[in-house]
Amino acid sequence: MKCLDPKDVAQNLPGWTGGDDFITKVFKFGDFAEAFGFMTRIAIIADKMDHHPEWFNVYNRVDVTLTTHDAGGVTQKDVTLAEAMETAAT
Ligand SMILES: C[C@H](O)[C@H](O)[C@H]1CNC2=NC(N)=NC(=O)C2=N1
Repeated sequence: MKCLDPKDVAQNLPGWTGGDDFITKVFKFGDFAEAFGFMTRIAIIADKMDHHPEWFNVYNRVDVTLTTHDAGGVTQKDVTLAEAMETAAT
C-alpha cells in the first residue's frame, strides 16, 4: 500500500500531528468509562479492518499513534481509522 506524507495527512485531521512515519493525537474524555468506551468501539472497528492502533490509556486520556507496520509508514488505512476515531470521540 502507498505511503502518504504524515504531515499532509495530519493537516486534514483535527488535532492530529504528523511524525516521521506516523500520525498521533491525544484524546481527552470526561472520565475513564468514556475513554474506555471509545477504545472498545474502536477496537471492534480496527479488528474488522485488520488494522490496529498503538495506544496508551490513563484515566480519561487516550494517546493514539497510527502507522501501517506492513508499509513502514502512513497509509490510507491510518486515515480511515483516524476518521473513525474522530466520529467515535464526538
Ligand atoms: C497479519 C496481519 O494482517 C497484519 O500483521 C496486520 C495486523 N494489524 C496491523 N496494524 C497496523 N497498524 N499495521 C499493520 O501493518 C498491521 N498489519
